[in-house]
Amino acid sequence: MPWKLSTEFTFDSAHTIEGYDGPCGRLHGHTYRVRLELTAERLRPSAHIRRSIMVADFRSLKWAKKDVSEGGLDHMYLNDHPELGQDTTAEVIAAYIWRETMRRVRATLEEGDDGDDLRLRVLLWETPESCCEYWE
Ligand SMILES: Nc1nc2c(c(=O)[nH]1)N=C([C@H](O)[C@H](O)COP(=O)(O)OP(=O)(O)OP(=O)(O)O)CN2
Ligand SMILES: [Zn+2]
Repeated sequence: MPWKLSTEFTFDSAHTIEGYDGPCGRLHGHTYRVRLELTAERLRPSAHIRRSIMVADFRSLKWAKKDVSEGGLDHMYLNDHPELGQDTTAEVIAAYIWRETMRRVRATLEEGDDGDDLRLRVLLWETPESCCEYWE
């Protein structure tokens, strides 16, 4: 892979792991840290520049750090999220961030570009010591 983008950001959210027999079964919050790694074989335009000079626009990758009222995950009660439901583990959240990021990146591709060379890896820290990694 000739190019690899990496970007990191945080968001603050609350959750409950419904049915968990322990403290995580109670309402509590985390400062989640996200690292996105996106590789590509070729460069592309973005919503803000028509020349093919980017793997993807960093700005479009950081959607999850936005407030929940703007489509992100910041200051959200994660159990209210329709795609997460009551199983708000780091594993489930990381897979959701992968799906939604790929959906957003694919939505920016030009006609005839199927994005077959794009590979995304998501790392999600729930605490500074505990991280979940997801990729396909
Ligand atoms: N595989 C997973 N295990 C756990 C998850 C998870 O998402 N995936 N989540 C939790 C809880 O959300 C919990 O908040 C995190 O617990 P813990 O690692 O114990 O975090 P602390 O920093 O509070 O750890 P202490 O050592 O108790 O201070 C649990 N497991
Ligand atoms: Zn938790």
